[in-house]
Amino acid sequence: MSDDLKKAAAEAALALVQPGMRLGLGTGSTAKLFVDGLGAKVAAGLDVLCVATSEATQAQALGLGIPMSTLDETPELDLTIDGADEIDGALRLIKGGGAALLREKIVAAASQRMIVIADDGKQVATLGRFPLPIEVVPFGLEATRRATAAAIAAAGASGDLVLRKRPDGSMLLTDGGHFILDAHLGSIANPERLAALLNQVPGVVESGLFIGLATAAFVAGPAGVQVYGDVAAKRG
Ligand SMILES: O=C[C@H](O)[C@H](O)[C@H](O)COP(=O)(O)O
Repeated sequence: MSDDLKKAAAEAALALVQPGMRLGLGTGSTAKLFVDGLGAKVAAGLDVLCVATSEATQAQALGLGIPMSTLDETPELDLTIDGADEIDGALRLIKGGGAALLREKIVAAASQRMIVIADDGKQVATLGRFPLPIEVVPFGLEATRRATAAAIAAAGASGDLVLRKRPDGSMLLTDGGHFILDAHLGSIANPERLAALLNQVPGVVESGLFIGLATAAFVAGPAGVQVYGDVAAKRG
């Protein structure tokens, strides 16, 4: 998808940034454009304090001179800006295509507002065409994979679970040292039920289903940037 659309969404989000804000910085190619823009604003004198959702974003932000903190030092954030792999009409998301889902979810949950930036290719009527990332601990992988498959079946879905590897064939490890199982489900009829069942599987750390976390979205298409949800709304 064109970088121009991603950039348009990122710029719409940049306009929300106010001096003194504590920001969560997302991961992925769209979030990277937001961080680039934020770096330019910081260089021009903007005062913000940020927490990154991945080692990659942390390195990018530090390279741009953006003041960085941690959730230990700064456990409450005003606003997180992050991309998504899929977004539906209820602002439910699939995330984790870049393997950052766990930190992304922790940072989003610590933020009063989470605003998604995306091109319109990410919009779906039903989540699930994008394989759902499920982060699991390496110990007991095969047992966890079977229990995960059972949870998926109990939620009324089905599909292959594929252990994610790097392009060179080696095992992919997340920033937290975990594996990722990508669930090729095609469609997820009941994301809330699936998320709840996956969270009950010992060995599953998190799933890439983000439900009730995004408060708004900027979605860029050929006709411009559409706003979904309320950009001023804070999570209760
Ligand atoms: O783990 C990665 C994140 O969830 C990304 O935000 C997501 O994969 C979208 O990335 P991109 O903006 O590159 O499509």
